[in-house]
Amino acid sequence: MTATTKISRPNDLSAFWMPFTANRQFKQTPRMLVSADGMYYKTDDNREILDGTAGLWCCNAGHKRPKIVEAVKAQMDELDYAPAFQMGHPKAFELASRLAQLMPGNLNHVFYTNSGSESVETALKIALAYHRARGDGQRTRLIGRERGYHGVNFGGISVGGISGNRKTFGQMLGGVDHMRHTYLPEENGVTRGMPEHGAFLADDLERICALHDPSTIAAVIVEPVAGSTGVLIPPKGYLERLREICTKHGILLIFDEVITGFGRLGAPFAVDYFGVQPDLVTTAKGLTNGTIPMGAVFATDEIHDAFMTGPENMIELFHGYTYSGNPVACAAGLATLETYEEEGLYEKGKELGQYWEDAVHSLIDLPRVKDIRNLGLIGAIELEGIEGFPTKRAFSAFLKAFEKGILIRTTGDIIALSPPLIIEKSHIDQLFGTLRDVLKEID
Ligand SMILES: Cc1ncc(COP(=O)(O)O)c(CNc2cccc(C(=O)O)c2)c1O
Repeated sequence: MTATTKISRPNDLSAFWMPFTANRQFKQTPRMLVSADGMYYKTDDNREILDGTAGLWCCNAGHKRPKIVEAVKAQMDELDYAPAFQMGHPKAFELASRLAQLMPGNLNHVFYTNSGSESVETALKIALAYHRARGDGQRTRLIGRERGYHGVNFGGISVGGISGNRKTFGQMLGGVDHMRHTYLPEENGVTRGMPEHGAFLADDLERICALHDPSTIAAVIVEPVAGSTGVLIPPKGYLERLREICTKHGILLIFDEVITGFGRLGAPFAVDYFGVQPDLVTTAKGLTNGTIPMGAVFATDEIHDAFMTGPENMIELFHGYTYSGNPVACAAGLATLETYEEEGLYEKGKELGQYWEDAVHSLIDLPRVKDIRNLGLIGAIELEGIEGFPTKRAFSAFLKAFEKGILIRTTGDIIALSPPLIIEKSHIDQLFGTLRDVLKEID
């Protein structure tokens, strides 16, 4: 393909209804990625694009990683599909054991799903069923947080707190309340790492308990670091306070680690990074390095064992998916964990964290940069919006960035960055050097 080749297929593009996309804008000027290797994508007109977002926060080991490629190919040749209902295959158990060993504390049981959204639904259902199994079936209320993102299924958008993801779909799950989000720009603006102020916001949970009585509340779900809403970093002491209140009232604490899981913060999980032990953890994305759709919910011994009662021929939990524990996904997961471990990728967020932080905050002098936030290998640059045209400025930055050879994410008027953990200082320089040019050029 020559450098000038461009494939535009107005007819070919019509059938695919693209997710979370301005379809008409895309199909007028398609942005096609046709290959990837390491830190870079390649476009259909032969341009290299630096991946500043690890795909969608998921390709933590970068692209075309040999161990993963080989494992998937070999698995397809051996056992492509096997049911996990009443049947098993070895890799599903091997991966679950590896995951349980990796996760701190007593989160020793893994329920497979196919996405983060399904992991969230699974965790919410397990939470409700757990209380019922213990004779506490009146605990049906679920607590989320403003600006929370927990996927797009009805449970996830009900506990989620992003109005754009909710307003279109009518009635949500009943019995859901929300705590306030943790963003306090006046106190914490342009913070490096974790904000000093805001732990008190966890006391919203006490107020919700006072309103409904703790005996009606099943679980609280939070992203340890809120990603999709534009990167909100938990204030110091906030997660610890949530844990205390949940423990006090017998409420399950769910960490939604679909983004923070598998090295994003410079530790295998946010559980390690913050040293706070939840009762359930949802994961996906980095679990298979974004290659094969897969999610996993971690549950404590106590939760798991609460179901293991009654006649042994009876199904203990009436929940699961056709592809739960899919053999090819398990093979990808095992190879992914090996890659993370062999290359020390869990620690990269710590090793490069300061260099990354300095690079993110180097943009603070630019016009229209309103706030900057970072933790581990996550960064967010919040822009002043254009009056009457929310998201427009960030979207134009996204388009200009793609033109200049870098891939960024935007949500609202916030630029979110979450590169593969294989990133090196030279890539960080390229990413932020280009982003500086972009922000200077856009209106
Ligand atoms: C915390 C969290 N929980 C659940 C999901 C849903 O996962 P699935 O998409 O696999 O169903 C997510 C996904 N998060 C996500 C997905 C796609 C884009 C972006 C973005 O911030 O641009 C974020 C997430 O970040």
